Amino acid sequence: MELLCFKAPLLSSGFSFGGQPLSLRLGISSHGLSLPSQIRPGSVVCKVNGRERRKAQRLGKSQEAARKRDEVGRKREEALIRSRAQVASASDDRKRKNRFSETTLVENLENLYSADFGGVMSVGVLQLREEEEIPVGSLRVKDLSSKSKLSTPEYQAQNDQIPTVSELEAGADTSLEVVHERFTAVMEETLTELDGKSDDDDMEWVEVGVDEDEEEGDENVEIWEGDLPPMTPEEEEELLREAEKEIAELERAAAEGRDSLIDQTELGLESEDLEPEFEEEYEEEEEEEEQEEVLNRSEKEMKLAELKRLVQQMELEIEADNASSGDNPSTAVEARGSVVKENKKRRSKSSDDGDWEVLYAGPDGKPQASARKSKFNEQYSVEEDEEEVCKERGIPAVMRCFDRAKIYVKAGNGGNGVVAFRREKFVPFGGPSGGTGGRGGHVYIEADSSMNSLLPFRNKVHFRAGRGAHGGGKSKDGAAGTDITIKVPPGTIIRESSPEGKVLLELTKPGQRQTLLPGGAGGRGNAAFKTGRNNAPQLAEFGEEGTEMWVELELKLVADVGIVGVPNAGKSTLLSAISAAKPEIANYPFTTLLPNLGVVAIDYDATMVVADLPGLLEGAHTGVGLGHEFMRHTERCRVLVHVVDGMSLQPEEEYEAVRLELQLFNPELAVKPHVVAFNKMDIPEAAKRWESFQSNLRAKGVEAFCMSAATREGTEEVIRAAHTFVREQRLNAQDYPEEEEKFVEVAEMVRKQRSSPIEEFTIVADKHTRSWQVNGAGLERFTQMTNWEYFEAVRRFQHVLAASGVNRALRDQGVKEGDTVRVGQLEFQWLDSEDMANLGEWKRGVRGSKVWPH
Ligand SMILES: Nc1nc2c(ncn2[C@@H]2O[C@H](COP(=O)(O)OP(=O)(O)OP(=O)(O)O)[C@@H](O)[C@H]2O)c(=O)[nH]1
Ligand SMILES: [Mg+2]
Repeated sequence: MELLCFKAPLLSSGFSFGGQPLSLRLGISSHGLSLPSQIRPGSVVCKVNGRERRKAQRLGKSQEAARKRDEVGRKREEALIRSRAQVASASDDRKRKNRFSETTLVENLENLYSADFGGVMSVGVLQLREEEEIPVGSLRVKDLSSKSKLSTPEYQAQNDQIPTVSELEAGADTSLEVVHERFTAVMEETLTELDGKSDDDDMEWVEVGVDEDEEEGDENVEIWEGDLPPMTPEEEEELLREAEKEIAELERAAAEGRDSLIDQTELGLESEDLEPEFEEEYEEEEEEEEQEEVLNRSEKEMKLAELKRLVQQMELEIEADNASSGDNPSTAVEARGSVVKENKKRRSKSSDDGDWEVLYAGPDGKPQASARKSKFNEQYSVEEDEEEVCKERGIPAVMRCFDRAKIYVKAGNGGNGVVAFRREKFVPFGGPSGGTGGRGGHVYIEADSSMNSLLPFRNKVHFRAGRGAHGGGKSKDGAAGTDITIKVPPGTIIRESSPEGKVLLELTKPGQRQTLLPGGAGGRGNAAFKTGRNNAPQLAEFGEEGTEMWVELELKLVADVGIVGVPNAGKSTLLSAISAAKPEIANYPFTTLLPNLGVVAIDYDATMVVADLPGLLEGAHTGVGLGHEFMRHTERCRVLVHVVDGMSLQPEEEYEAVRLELQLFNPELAVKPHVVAFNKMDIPEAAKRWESFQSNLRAKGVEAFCMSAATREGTEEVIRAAHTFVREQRLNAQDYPEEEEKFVEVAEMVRKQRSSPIEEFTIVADKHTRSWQVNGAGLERFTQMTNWEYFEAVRRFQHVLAASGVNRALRDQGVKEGDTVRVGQLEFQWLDSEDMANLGEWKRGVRGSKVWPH
């Protein structure tokens, strides 16, 4: 049997930073390598002063407050620095925070080091060496507090004492016990050397990379009780949101050129006094604290000075920009107003440095692009191209965002299974009793009739279902994670956020509810692995990771009738006359920016939904007025009511222009049945034009109606005519049942993927780098769920690779000793050795922890 040896697999998990310790799993040790029993391989370890730590713990609240304050300062600083450095976008930054790669590891750990949580003396990382010959015993400790030590010859020499595989193979003592002994000695020596304080009774090593919310269970269950647990996804999200708010606030403040952005108290310049009740208790330690404070303060003062300098610079820039423009910054909305009110020509002006672009009316008096661009905006805006285009056309933000949104969804991770054994008086050999983890929360999506826009998604973008609880001892299974339901207005289409933009779901009926993403399955505990041959299994699985994805939402209103027409024609007035809806009505164009819906009751049982849309102008397809993007909402309407403004000088031309715009937007719209309603008949001037309008349209074969939306005269006829069409259309629709739903059910897809067999895999070889990628949904899932902490799990993994034919396939394709093999996110090294036996058995050591055999 072949042996795949681990080559420093970087299993990243929820890397969070913010004054909080991190949860980091750098990987697992090579087979057989064990560590000092209280520290797990791949953990981030901190050497802390025990007394300090305990004090910090007791200080509780005040320390937390101080941390938060520090965080605010840090976030501000980050926001500024990020802006200055023109980091591509906020989302990039988020990514950087959430994930980490090998390259950012050291940076992140430095952050960890600089974070102040109760007297950290030094931070060490147990890291697997990355050289090719990695295998056994090549752990090293990195002291980030004094990097220089890493380069000292003594340190190097110490490191080199750790044997490598080549050495082992070259005939050195290959007994793993010896290796382990040597390694432990080196480790201890290094640690002692690094800290020089390990003899101090107060010093203790703690692991800060820990599994969250482990439940306390059986004595034998290996459970980490972390003092400083990592942040939960919710907390992390909260933090991110706060950070985003901060950034927005900063930007706004900067845009307004507000005086000073720096609130000294917020930056934590005031020293945090101990709470009175603790004062006496810590009198003796006050001196130490003072020293620390002096250090902190000088550091913070430097930060503050830097921040002030940056802000001043920004303010100067803004002033310079304002001066060079000589104009108030025009917003998109203002520009729109100006277009409509008077197509007044304004100077087109650009500043000396070309950063300004103030364009208004074009030569023909038609509005052109109107956008304000400045150095400042360019730096801070994270807008996408498309949005930029809309902006240039002068479409208000509320219109851009009401029918489109992009959100992030993540199903909950499954809880981990645990290893536990029943221990009861008079029950010897109680057997395995490790429970299974709970499933992760599902993500549902539901059409909520009380919503009519996607605007809420401007405030909340991330949706994460809760993770399942871990299993417990005594065969207790973990609770399922909390499900979440995302509410969207009826008529929402959910698309994959990709260039193809596959439609995943479509919610048309109110109350319709679909599973968007199913939660990850819980990992099995050791009770589930009990077999006749192995009745005391010591392995458990990790919970399955919940799927995550970005999806785009698009709202297409579901209405039977759409009211179209030029601005100010009386569309909203008509809707208010025929239904209980109360749209805004005013005597200026573009009163309506968002479609309004109203329900019209014709008879007891005959109702229809009518949508009043924003006004449409000639040239809308080129972006005139509000453009014609909103016409998308008419695509689902069965019938259109075209309101013609009776007060227009040339109603026929106006009618034709709107028809043309409809046709240009979508030819299908032009062939939809439509009712023409000549409005404002109560005004004599309009009434005079009616006759000629009617005859002109008759000549074209269109029968027009006349009405006065204000007095409601004639509106009923119009609505009845529209209803007749709607009824016909509904009947027709029944004759031809709607096309089969073509959309892809994500949930089904995910479930299918999850149940795909392990034997289905493909191998991609890169002969240059001698690496092999094994792809296969089943295999990747299995790899992800394997808990490498347990030796039996590792062995099971090996068996599965052999049984599923992966090993054979790799060998057939010519894999060689030392090649890199990747399965999912894990990286292994291929060893031809068939020596599984010498890995021995895990034995129970002191205090129930597992150590390598002695
Ligand atoms: N006299 C009279 N005035 C009307 C009639 N219908 C609408 N108006 C007036 O025309 C103006 C515009 O009406 P709205 O209903 O806001 O027009 P709209 O088509 O919705 O306009 P936008 O939403 O801007 O596209 C308002 O001042 C109304 O009072 C009518 O039948 N007679
Ligand atoms: Mg209106």
